[in-house]
Amino acid sequence: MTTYTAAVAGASGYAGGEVLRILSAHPDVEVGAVTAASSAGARLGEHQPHLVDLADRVIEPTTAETLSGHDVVFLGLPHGESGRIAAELGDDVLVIDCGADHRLDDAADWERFYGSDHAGTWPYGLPELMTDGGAGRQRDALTDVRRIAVPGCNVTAVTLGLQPAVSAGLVAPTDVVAVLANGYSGAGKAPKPHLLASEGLGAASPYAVGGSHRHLPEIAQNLRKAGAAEVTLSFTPTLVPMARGILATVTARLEPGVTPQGVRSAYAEAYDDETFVHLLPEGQWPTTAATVGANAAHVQVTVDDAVGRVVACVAIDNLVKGTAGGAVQSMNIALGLPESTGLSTTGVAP
Ligand SMILES: NC(=O)C1=CN([C@@H]2O[C@H](COP(=O)(O)OP(=O)(O)OC[C@H]3O[C@@H](n4cnc5c(N)ncnc54)[C@H](OP(=O)(O)O)[C@@H]3O)[C@@H](O)[C@H]2O)C=CC1
Ligand SMILES: CC(=O)N[C@@H](CCC(=O)OP(=O)(O)O)C(=O)O
Repeated sequence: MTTYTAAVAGASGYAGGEVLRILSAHPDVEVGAVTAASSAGARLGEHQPHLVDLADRVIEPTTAETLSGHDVVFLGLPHGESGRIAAELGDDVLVIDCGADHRLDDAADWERFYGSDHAGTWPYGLPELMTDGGAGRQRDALTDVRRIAVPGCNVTAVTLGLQPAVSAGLVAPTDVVAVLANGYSGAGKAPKPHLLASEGLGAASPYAVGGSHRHLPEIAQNLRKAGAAEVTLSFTPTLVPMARGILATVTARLEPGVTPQGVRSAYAEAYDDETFVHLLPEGQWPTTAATVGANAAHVQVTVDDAVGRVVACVAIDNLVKGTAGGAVQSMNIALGLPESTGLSTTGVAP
């Protein structure tokens, strides 16, 4: 059996920490260098006290030298930084970027929403993404690759919630509304005034309202791959006082003649064979709590006849299926390992 070595950049942060938590239990991977920026020189345990087995590792600076010599490099860095460091890493190493730098196909979308030069597009790390209008799955594009761009966490939730309906032509992709409840870890560890506990505890606060969120083009890109000719989407995330989790409620106008049974069948067909996407039994609605710590998306869908809309709800843990779990799942595919190696669908409750 081959053991692969993996370096993790951004090891003091939320995404890097979660990659390390999952890799700690991965049977085929050994953790190598752990790197970051301002925390370089510190024990990992000072920043990630829950990673007991790795607590005495010393955090190194993030350079091409510290990251070299590994089979896999995970990047959990701020936008812009992963493009910079990845350009210095060899083509032989598998680089998995948890940031946004390499997700978008269209450089103009990147420049408009991120305001800098585009670093280039990598194979997209959402294995369950429906491609070719639903005929394919993105996992087929991840075999043997050496670069993977992991999706945004909001994007994962909204895409999984709507792609079966889009692919089957059941809804109008030009009339989509998504409203999300988001846990605070999605915003990273770096301190921001609106993320102070005194501001956030006991409050639900929308952000990036009115078409400004940088995940909009990424969602539209995914829904086009699932079969939409054009996508018009209203997207509103809301910070709620929980550490982890996203609950996405996605609605879209039904095409004429579509029945609730037709909708249910499309979702069952899309997800019945997926290990990490669970279409819940009819009448059971997703809750973020059930997905905490799990590489799992819980999905439910119904039809609101009074308004002629499909309503889908998706719960994920933003740090697992929304980042690190998806990253390791994609790594498994690229390395030729069984896709579910080292990943659990079991959450933590209550
Ligand atoms: N949090 C989430 O739910 C999700 C995050 N992501 C993406 O993952 C990436 C990391 O996010 P997250 O973990 O939340 O952020 P954090 O703020 O929690 O962590 C950022 C990490 O990057 C390091 N870092 C900062 N600047 C530099 C630099 N110039 N060079 C090298 N390392 C640097 C920090 O090191 P130090 O502490 O030493 O300064 C820290 O380890 C982002 O691109 C984010 O968008 C994607 C999906 C979901
Ligand atoms: C609560 C919160 O702020 N969440 C973040 C999610 C970040 C994410 O998915 O990461 P990327 O920046 O890598 O796309 C947001 O909505 O922007």
